[in-house]
Amino acid sequence: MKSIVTIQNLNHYYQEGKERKQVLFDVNLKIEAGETFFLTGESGSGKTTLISLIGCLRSVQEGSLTILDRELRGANENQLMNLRRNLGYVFQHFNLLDFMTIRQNVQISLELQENFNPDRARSQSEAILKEVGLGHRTNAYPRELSGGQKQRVSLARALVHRPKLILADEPTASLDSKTGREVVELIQRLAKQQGSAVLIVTHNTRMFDLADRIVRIEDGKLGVGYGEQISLILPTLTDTQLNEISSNLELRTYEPHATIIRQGDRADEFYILIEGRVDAIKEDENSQEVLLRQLKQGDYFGEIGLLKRRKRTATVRVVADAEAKVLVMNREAFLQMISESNLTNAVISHQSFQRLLSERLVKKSAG
Ligand SMILES: Nc1ncnc2c1ncn2[C@@H]1O[C@H](COP(=O)(O)OP(=O)(O)OP(=O)(O)O)[C@@H](O)[C@H]1O
Repeated sequence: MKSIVTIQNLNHYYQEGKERKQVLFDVNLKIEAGETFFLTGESGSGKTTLISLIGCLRSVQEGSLTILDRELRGANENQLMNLRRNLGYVFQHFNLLDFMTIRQNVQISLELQENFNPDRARSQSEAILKEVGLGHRTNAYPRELSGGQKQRVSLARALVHRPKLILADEPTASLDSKTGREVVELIQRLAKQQGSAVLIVTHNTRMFDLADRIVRIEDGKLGVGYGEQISLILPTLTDTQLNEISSNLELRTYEPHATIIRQGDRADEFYILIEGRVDAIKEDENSQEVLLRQLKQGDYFGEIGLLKRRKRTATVRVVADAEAKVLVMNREAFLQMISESNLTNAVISHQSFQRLLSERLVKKSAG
């Protein structure tokens, strides 16, 4: 898949009086075309700094940041401005101009583009307003709209020029939870239609199921702490358990085709798939491989060997077309987790039972 954003070893500093304070530390990140990517983290962790660097609104000081294969480090203002034309911005407070109609607000984005044509711009603006459900209000002014409608206008403005990357900084913070969810679903739907990537900064854990990928930033460092991801996958854990577990996890990346666990090996780890897809495969008596199931982001595996027996009952292998990222928990941490949470134990045991049952059915139908 094509990378829209590639960040390598990015550091960022602010000057505070005589001191230089580092706020981003060795950030490495890729955002692919068509992907909805959530960036989350505590206040002051560096989210706005990072999104404004990606948005070409700040100069890159150290490391590499490329957008659409163009390096931002060392880029001059003219080059940054050209790159900004490929981006769409959605803000928490909508940032609409009150003295313009909503159609004019949307059309501004097109006026900044090269090859601007007023008639075409007008019809494109009307078309995108229709897409966001405001086709009947094109001549209204922002003050006549609700918060959710204003955010739809700002969405239309961000998307009308078909940007390759949409950056949304807390787009739902001024909205109630239902409207916020509708707005994120809409961003996602329109972005997928256009093949654009979306980067959303949000604290709102209730939206996390909409993300293709969630990355947390803590004190300027990416990808540390996996509490939110695990809470979605194993919602029966308490916050204290989540904190303890997430500090005991290891993140591993496996290449396409790599074998993560092998049938017959000793079971000593539990895995949570946070990116990519893997196949669970059973080898029959004639050494023929039978696909049991494909697992995707949010699924976990490796529990059968830990719960029931010491040996792996199946092989788990990464699919051929993309790498997979997994959070790995060792046997002791896994056993402690299920001994401390009866509900989690029940949920995982139930899944393990269902899987064993379906393996028997597969075996039976193969035989
Ligand atoms: N212009 C600036 N000058 C000095 N320090 C700054 C500046 N902007 C941000 N900081 C500091 O950099 C750190 C990261 O700030 P940033 O705004 O990126 O965090 P954030 O995660 O977006 O926070 P929030 O969720 O509150 O918006 C914070 O410690 C902040 O105080």
